[in-house]
Amino acid sequence: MQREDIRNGLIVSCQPVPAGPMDKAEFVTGFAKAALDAGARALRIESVAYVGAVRSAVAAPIIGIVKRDLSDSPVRITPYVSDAEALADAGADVVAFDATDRMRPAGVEDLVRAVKAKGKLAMADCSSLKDAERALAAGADFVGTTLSGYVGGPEPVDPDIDLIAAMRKLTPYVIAEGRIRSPEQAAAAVRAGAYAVVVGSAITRTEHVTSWFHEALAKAYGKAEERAAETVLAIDIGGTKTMAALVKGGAIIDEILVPTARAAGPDSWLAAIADKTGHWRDRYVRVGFAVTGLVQDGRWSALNPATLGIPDDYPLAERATRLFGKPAIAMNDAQAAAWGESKFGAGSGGNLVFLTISTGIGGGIVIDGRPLSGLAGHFGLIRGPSQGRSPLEDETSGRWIAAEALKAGHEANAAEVFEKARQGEPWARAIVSQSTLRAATLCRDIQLMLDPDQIVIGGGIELAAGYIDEMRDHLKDIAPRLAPHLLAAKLGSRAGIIGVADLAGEGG
Ligand SMILES: CC(=O)N[C@H](C=O)[C@@H](O)[C@H](O)[C@H](O)COP(=O)(O)O
Repeated sequence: MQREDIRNGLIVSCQPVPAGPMDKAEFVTGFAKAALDAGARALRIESVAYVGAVRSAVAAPIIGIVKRDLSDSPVRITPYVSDAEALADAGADVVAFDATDRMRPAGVEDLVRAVKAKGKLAMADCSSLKDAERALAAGADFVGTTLSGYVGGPEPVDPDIDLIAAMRKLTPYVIAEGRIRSPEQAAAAVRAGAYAVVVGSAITRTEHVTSWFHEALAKAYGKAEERAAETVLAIDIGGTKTMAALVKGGAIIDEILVPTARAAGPDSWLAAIADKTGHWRDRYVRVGFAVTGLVQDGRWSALNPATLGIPDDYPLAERATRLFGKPAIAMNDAQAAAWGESKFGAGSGGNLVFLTISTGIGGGIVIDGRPLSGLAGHFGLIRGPSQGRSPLEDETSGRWIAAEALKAGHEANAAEVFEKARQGEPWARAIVSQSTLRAATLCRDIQLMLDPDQIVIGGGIELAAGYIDEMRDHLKDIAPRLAPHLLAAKLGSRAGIIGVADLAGEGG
């Protein structure tokens, strides 16, 4: 064969776990054929006997090796010249051997010479760039990263992509090999300059692959069980009231409501909650805060000081951890609610946007099974191009509805305006219709920005009969493929509490 025969190819190493149930010629040949059927270009086979067996079954290029555990040398892969010759005779097209700088029975030059004398190509299994330099000087046709991570020290988990890139500066004939366990890692090896890529364990060592999955499952099930059994103290600090609840497995088992002493500030809010929940102290293991405003890395700031005056960058998670004596996390309430609805409420899988229309407007975004944090979802703050006012916070929310009613000469809160609209009062219908139109327009825009699978509407307003229906009505002329899929929230005012309790359990 020519070197070009394996260019840009996948080489599957068919080396069963020694003495395992798959360590038989028929299985090695079966793996080899299956790999070639699925697009592999070449094979890497261990032992003279298996090279012979596979050679008689397939025509594809074979890289042959012999593995030996020697008492006087750490070199395992094709240590002897006689091994190299026997592999060539059995039908290997390439003979690979250990090319590390360690105590060895045969020199790299001798091995290269023997392989070439048989008219075959020589592959040097290297552990470092220095190994590759020496092997190339000795006439090796290919250098492989095979032994990187196997000449002492703990065995790494990831492939040595840097070594591939470094070797590529010496020669184009770099074979990437060792711990390539996913198609993504194989592609990374290609990007680093690999001439061909060897994958072994991830395809042909059933025991290894099974144990990777088994361990991951055991860990995930263990964690899920642990979390479902844990009780979390979840606290939602809002502009007017604070709710504290004990939450277990997505369900509230106890709750209390206290007014938020707005003027007193966060230290005193926390102290009040700690005081009111003191009798629960032994019942929870973690604490989660869902709060109005902006939370970044556990630090809390006001986005709309009219809702609640929070000092800039207040270290909420840290203070709470100290005060409650349990690990605490903090998140924006609507972002936490988005997670709650996604996992335990209206969500039906896929990406979800949660929009809460209440006194103000907030939101949260769940993408790829994770809630976004920071500024993401603060829809209430969106501005139109030429407006100083927000079309949402200022002209859609409950606060705006009540203000509009007053302008029209009616002193009424949002709930009363809805009731009047339901009774057919034209002034009330006009206000509600404007609010639903703006909310519907926001959902249409969100659809174009994020293309979520569903937009869940929550907050006080959604409780008003017909609000979501009216939003849908405003959207009815949109082509179906552009239209947002609107759903009513299911967890009500507890979505944030349930969401943050679940996230608090993820902490470790
Ligand atoms: C270090 C050593 O002895 N490597 C051996 C070389 O042939 C094999 O045990 C590996 O399976 C082969 O290199 C492929 O690597 P992976 O199985 O990680 O895809």
